[in-house]
Amino acid sequence: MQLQGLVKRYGARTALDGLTLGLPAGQCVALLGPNGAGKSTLFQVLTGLFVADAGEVEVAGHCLRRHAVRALAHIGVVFQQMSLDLDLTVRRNLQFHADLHGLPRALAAERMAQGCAALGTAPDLDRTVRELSGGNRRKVELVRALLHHPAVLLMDEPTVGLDPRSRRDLLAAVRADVQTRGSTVLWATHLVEEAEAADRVLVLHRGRLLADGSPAAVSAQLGGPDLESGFIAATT
Ligand SMILES: Nc1ncnc2c1ncn2[C@@H]1O[C@H](COP(=O)(O)OP(=O)(O)OP(=O)(O)O)[C@@H](O)[C@H]1O
Repeated sequence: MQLQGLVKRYGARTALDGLTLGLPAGQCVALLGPNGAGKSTLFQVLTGLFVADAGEVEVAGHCLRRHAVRALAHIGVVFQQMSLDLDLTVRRNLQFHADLHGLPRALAAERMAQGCAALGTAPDLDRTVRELSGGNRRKVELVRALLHHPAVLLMDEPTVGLDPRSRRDLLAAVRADVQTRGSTVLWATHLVEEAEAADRVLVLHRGRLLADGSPAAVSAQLGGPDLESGFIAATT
């Protein structure tokens, strides 16, 4: 995925201020930014919910502005707010997504079973989402986001409200997908400890990139002595 000069304004407020970056395959990238940095706005632009005022996004060779349907077919998303239907079963929720992406039924069933098994939620397949814990709902959202094998997985603060075990499971499943399929993951967070586990960290502040590199390199770019102190100093 390539971003070139992305700008998004809300009236006089500039939420994204000329963002340019490349996200190659096989990387788990943390997008670290304080409240109001522009993380959600970036996700809204990358998922086609908002159109950027300037700049371009390319996904798997497709321009998001000119060929939105083709570009979006290669993106999987876990939004900040839960977006499953509470009164449908997990299977029906997943099937709906598989149908939207035109997956053959047998292939969809296989991926649902594999995805839920990998995350320990296979027993939930025929339960309604309402019956599931917050952690398991999040896991189902991840299974759904990966069902069509997207090249790029976008996750907007996916671990908010989760206990340590669910956080760990989610992170492990994402890492496994990066390793086995070579997907690209962009994981928005304001938790430094999550960013430290990523291959690469992008620090976003007031719509601009303050630092970009491995956790250790970013810590050094921000003046350290560790990522957390550097991040707080640079964004306060
Ligand atoms: N719909 C909107 N209308 C006007 N201003 C907005 C709107 N959405 C976001 N903003 C502003 O744009 C800037 C970036 O907000 P955004 O929600 O993208 O940041 P964020 O990094 O996701 O923050 P958080 O971590 O709190 O979710 C902020 O100054 C915010 O107040």
